[in-house]
Amino acid sequence: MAGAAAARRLRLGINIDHVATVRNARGSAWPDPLRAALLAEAAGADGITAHLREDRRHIRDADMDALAAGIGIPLNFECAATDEMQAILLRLKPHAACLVPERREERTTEGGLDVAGDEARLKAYIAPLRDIGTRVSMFIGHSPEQIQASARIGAAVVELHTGHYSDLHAEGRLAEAEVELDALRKGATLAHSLGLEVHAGHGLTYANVTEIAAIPELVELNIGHFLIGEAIFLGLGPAIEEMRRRMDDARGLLS
Ligand SMILES: CC(=O)[C@@H](O)[C@H](O)COP(=O)(O)O
Ligand SMILES: NCC(=O)COP(=O)(O)O
Repeated sequence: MAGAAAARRLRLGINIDHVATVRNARGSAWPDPLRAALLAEAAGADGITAHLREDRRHIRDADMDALAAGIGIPLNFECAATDEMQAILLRLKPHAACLVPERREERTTEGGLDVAGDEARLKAYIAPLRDIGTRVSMFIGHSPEQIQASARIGAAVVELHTGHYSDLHAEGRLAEAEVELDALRKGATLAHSLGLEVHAGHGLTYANVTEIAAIPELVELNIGHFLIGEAIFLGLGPAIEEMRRRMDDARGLLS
């Protein structure tokens, strides 16, 4: 792929949390999240994302150890900003850490991290991660307040939460989805202007990814739940390859 086109190509991070959900349903050793990560790597994924939740409902500590040691592409370690997780991050030294909000009773991530409301603590929290060379990302909503606070504390990346957009799109509330999409576009522009690398994720599917992928300031999408579901029918490799095709098409990269 020529230089300009390669520069426009979005990176695709594959979140493998829900391979572990299936494994844990029976308490077996399979399906193995590391095997899924290696298949994703072979299918052209640019990175692997995994979320070590406080309650370990899916990804477990041993999974993170295995991923950190076993994959040949960057690991994006998602977690809450707790002392427990910071110690694990400092031990594993992943390529990237993405700080997300967690509520034990939530079914999935419901909103973005309130960086603006916890600025001093988060600035101190990420300093040792930056010192070890881990790229720190804040999983936030598209509000200018959260974007500006993320830049102030020294985060390298913001990952814009596309969950509300995805929900509106799935419910057929397309006019509202367009309003949310426009706010995401404006957030991406602001974040980029502040020197932040801009990612997006949560709830992305074949049906809703095109408009997100077309946002020019985005450099990475992280996609998991939908693709793990599609893998049941297509296989993980083909499911990823189809998402990559749609992302490249959105960027005008299909010849
Ligand atoms: C932050 C985010 O949107 C996801 O990466 C997160 O992992 C979702 O949590 P579950 O995977 O537990 O649904
Ligand atoms: N940060 C978003 C992510 O990793 C994947 O979210 P989802 O596609 O599982 O909703």
